[in-house]
Amino acid sequence: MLKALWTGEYDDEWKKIFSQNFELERASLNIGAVYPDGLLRGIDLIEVLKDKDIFIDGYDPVDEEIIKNCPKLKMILSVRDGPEENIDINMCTKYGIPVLFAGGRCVHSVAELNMTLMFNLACNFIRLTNRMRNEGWTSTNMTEDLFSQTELYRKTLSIIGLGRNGRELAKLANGIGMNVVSYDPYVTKKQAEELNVTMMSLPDAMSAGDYVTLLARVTPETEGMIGKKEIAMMKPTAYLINTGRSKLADEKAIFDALDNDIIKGAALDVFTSEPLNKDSRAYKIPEDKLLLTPHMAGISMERVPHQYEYLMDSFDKFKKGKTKGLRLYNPKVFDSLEFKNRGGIIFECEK
Ligand SMILES: NC(=O)C1=CN([C@@H]2O[C@H](COP(=O)(O)OP(=O)(O)OC[C@H]3O[C@@H](n4cnc5c(N)ncnc54)[C@H](O)[C@@H]3O)[C@@H](O)[C@H]2O)C=CC1
Ligand SMILES: O=C(O)C(=O)[C@H](O)COP(=O)(O)O
Repeated sequence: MLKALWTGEYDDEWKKIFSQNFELERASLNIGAVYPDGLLRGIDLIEVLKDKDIFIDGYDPVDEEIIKNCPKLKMILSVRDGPEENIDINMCTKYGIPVLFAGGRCVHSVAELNMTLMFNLACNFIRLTNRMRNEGWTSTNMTEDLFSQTELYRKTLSIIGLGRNGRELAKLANGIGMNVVSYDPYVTKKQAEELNVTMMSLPDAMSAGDYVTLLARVTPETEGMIGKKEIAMMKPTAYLINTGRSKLADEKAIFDALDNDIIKGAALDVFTSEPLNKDSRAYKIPEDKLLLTPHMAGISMERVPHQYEYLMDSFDKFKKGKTKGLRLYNPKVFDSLEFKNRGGIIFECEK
């Protein structure tokens, strides 16, 4: 039986399943990217990983030193959507170690938070509920507050970055009768048609949206793609949502636009500096203009079961040589000369 080290989030049900597949050792309890504590690093990690075939990794950093000192390691199963943040993928590829990952483990929570934010912005929910609690029923002035509510039905949602999260969101938004448009240079016309999404240029997508949401991944191409100029293209009645990454947009430009009524409002789940400092300018912007959530779009009770389901599904596919639906982060690993000595062993012995 293959020996596995498991540091990803603990789950009773999955412990049973892993134990049926591997000779399992549980080495640490870490509680995720948001609170990066309890990680195994360097020699501490080598000590427990050096005799293992498989590493079911949470957020523990894997670099060349680890790989060189763990010669039996044949495969990494990363619980993450973005394993590149803690694993040196190029090194894994060079040394012939396939990295399976749990891509899409939080698409539902990300898409659902986007819907929640839009619903809240549309009906000014936070302001109304706070006013009613603090000042009583009559303070929720009918003309001023209630008649400024809007419906999402027939409004336009513009998704910048139509990847896994963006596509899930497009389905939900279409489901309530929103008109969905998108800017993503890598999405084909056919893919967009199947999703009932109209593809546009970035300027057109910025100006078309009643809601513009940022869901691209950070790359040299996307970093800082939304600045003062792009925000100025938005309708003055529109809202900007960022549940992707803060680096996609110029945070100061968003705050300036809110202060100067260039746009109607915004909702932010990601920030330049996290945790968000109590003195941040974000807290000074009123609640009817800016909704704040603490980098929670990807977190739900269901995330852990999803991630292990995806990983074991990919592990089975990998062993059977199936590539459809395989969540393999580094497909170039098959070209590595080392592959036969590392990950290739699993593949070949099961063939
Ligand atoms: N706030 C949170 O808790 C969470 C945030 N995220 C973030 O959400 C974002 C989206 O995640 P996924 O959908 O899984 O990523 P993905 O990799 O599936 O999709 C990213 C999309 O961006 C597109 N893209 C690439 N270059 C672009 C460009 N120049 N302009 C527009 N689009 C471009 C790609 O073609 C792709 O379709 C990521 O930044 C991720 O880190 C993901 C999960 C939770
Ligand atoms: O929290 C985020 O932000 C995320 O992007 C999600 O947690 C997914 O990222 P990973 O931690 O799975 O890489």
